[in-house]
Amino acid sequence: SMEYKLQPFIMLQRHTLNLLQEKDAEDIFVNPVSDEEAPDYKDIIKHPMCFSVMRNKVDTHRYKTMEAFEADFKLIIHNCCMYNAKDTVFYREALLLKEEGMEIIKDAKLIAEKVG
Ligand SMILES: CC(=O)c1c[nH]c2ccccc12
Repeated sequence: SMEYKLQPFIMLQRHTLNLLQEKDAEDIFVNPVSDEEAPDYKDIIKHPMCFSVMRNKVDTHRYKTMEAFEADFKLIIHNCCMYNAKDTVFYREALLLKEEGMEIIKDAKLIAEKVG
């Protein structure tokens, strides 16, 4: 049935997410930015995103395409570059994660064409 067909796609998304999270050496993109850490964060970032939210969305079959998965990854990067100044460690880590992450996602999209 469609449900069993979805498993390879879900597995591919989980594997891809694990590869992306490995590139976040400092684990700064794993969990939501807390009010304690950044009281003004919610005033500036209207659509927060992080790897733990992405993982929940994968597990609940919210991503129908790899493009939708990619859009949330790009949102993580965009939010970080909007909130943090260019001369910060967080901003620089976001740029590095984007470089490495887009390569990982490019490969995942090729595989998705096969299992999809
Ligand atoms: C990813 C990101 O922007 C952050 C990750 N941890 C933070 C703590 C304070 C302010 C921002 C952040």
